[in-house]
Amino acid sequence: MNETANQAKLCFYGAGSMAEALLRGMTAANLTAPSNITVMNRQNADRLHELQRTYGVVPAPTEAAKQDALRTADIILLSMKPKDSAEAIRALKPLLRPDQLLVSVIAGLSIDTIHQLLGNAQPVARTMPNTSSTIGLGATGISFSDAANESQRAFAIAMFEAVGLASVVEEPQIEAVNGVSGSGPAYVYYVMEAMIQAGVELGLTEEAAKLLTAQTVKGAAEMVMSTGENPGELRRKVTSPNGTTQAAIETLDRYAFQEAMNKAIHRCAERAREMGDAIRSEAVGSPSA
Ligand SMILES: NC(=O)C1=CN([C@@H]2O[C@H](COP(=O)(O)OP(=O)(O)OC[C@H]3O[C@@H](n4cnc5c(N)ncnc54)[C@H](O)[C@@H]3O)[C@@H](O)[C@H]2O)C=CC1
Ligand SMILES: O=C(O)[C@@H]1CCC=N1
Repeated sequence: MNETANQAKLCFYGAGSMAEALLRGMTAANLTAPSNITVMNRQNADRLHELQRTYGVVPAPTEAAKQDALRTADIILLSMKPKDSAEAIRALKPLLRPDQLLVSVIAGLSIDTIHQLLGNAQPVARTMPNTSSTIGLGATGISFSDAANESQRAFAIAMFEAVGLASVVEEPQIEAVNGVSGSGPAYVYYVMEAMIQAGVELGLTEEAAKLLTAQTVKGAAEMVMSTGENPGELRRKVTSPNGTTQAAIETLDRYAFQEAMNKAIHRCAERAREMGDAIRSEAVGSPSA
């Protein structure tokens, strides 16, 4: 890895929505010069040129350019869909040097499966970010393989801190991170959709309902962050005895809202493990124990 962090060469292997969320945040935070960042995908050169125009990064649209970028990168970001990952990692095998760091954002894919696919113990950071990285408010869990050295760990953490909060966890906890914050924005948007719809039914314009809902979610999250109080305490402060909020919460309880959310997060983590098992069986020919 280059001595100076802002000279590090990054290669985005996969250039879809998660890659762009990270790209946007990392270039805005000047983590490394855009001329040090190469982007590649399976076959959509227009998409790569669009990323070049927007962020100043370097497209690698041809097979030769891809191989060159993968060979020379300090850090390769694995950002393809889980179903495409085994084939893509196998293709990396003949190109890699032992000192290159692989940073994976792929749901379910374990460090061990990456090692199986490569046939060696390459340094790996397995992460689970979320799309709020686009605006610098991401929440990312990161775990490392034993071979990742101090400077690689520090750079990977800095990459995700450039786009929000980064928390180092043990690898078995990455599925929990997936359940809580990786997929988390979708649950919040789902709740917001319901709030907006109800607001419109009660007579607000769509625009007013959307703004009031968004500001409410932003304010509530900021209250948790800035006061340090638990959500439960903050909720009780909104809930006057026998008042309007109590009537609303009792209705949510009747529909088992908290239980539904709990089950959803457990199922999300379980689905990540299932997806990881599917990639593992493709890698080694049998599901993990
Ligand atoms: N979207 C989200 O909120 C989050 C996604 N993730 C993970 O990010 C990964 C990517 O997800 P999205 O960006 O939503 O997918 P996407 O479908 O938008 O992008 C995937 C990219 O990978 C490329 N690709 C596929 N096979 C390739 C190959 N062999 N060589 C080069 N490029 C290849 C595709 O061309 C495309 O550019 C997934 O593994 C997902 O689990 C993780 C956290 C959050
Ligand atoms: O839905 C998915 O599988 C990905 C992983 C976390 C968020 N989106």
